[in-house]
Amino acid sequence: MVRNALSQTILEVKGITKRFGGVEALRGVSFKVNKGEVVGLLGDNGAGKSTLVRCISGIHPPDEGDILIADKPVRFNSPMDARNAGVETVFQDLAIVPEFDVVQNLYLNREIRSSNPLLRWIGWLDTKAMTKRSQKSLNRLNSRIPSLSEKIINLSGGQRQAVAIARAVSWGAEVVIMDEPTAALGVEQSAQVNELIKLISSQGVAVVLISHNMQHVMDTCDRAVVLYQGRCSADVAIADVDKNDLVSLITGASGLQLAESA
Ligand SMILES: Nc1ncnc2c1ncn2[C@@H]1O[C@H](COP(=O)(O)OP(=O)(O)OP(=O)(O)O)[C@@H](O)[C@H]1O
Repeated sequence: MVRNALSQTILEVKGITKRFGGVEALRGVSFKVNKGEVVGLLGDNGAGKSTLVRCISGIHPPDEGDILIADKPVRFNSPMDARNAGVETVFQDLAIVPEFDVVQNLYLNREIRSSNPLLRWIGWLDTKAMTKRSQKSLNRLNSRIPSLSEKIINLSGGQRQAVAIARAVSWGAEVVIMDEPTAALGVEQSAQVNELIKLISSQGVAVVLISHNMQHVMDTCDRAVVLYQGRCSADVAIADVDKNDLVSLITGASGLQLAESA
């Protein structure tokens, strides 16, 4: 289990409320994530997890509340704003192009143009620089991807996740949000993704992990924040709970003393 969390808050969500017409999807949700910490974001279907992630990643503007990055309030009007502030989200579809190779996917929409002014003018890309930096990013993650020129379509689910995670951290993300990263993976590939999560957290990157798999949460997270009907109902250290406690917190059946949102 990751135990390297530094006590410096990198992400704070303060009183976030989000309504869709008459549906109040989030009702004053607050929690903090420290640098290098892995926080599980748990909750039953419809509890508000995806809505919260969309607010933090610049897709939905919250109706009320604040998001702070390293103690500074931020307002994201687009996913690019969130990215520029160091928040990357790896959605379930991974947003990778199967027909493109690893380097093309790592630099998708952020290609490096040639330094030669003429070539730059005609849109020529600096593939050498992109390949070199891609290798560096993947080395940082002890990647098992066979070749940078491999098309994504030929990679396993775990390797695709690794490319998506590498892309997130290679752009200097300080917070990586992952939506069910192991949902479609087998045991071995899930274990590899877990290793990757531990590795990036050991490098100081904070991870917010949506998962319905309690074993995954127990194995990977330092803390769990539980949403129940749009509210933050618990904020617990994983060391203080077991899988059954988490299930009880998620279903609202818990007799545990619920922690105040940090
Ligand atoms: N775009 C939308 N328009 C209307 N209602 C929405 C919208 N998005 C989410 N909701 C509602 O907000 C509530 C929270 O949904 P959300 O998808 O955030 O939950 P979740 O915890 O991610 O669920 P799941 O685990 O099933 O993905 C639900 O009642 C849902 O129907």
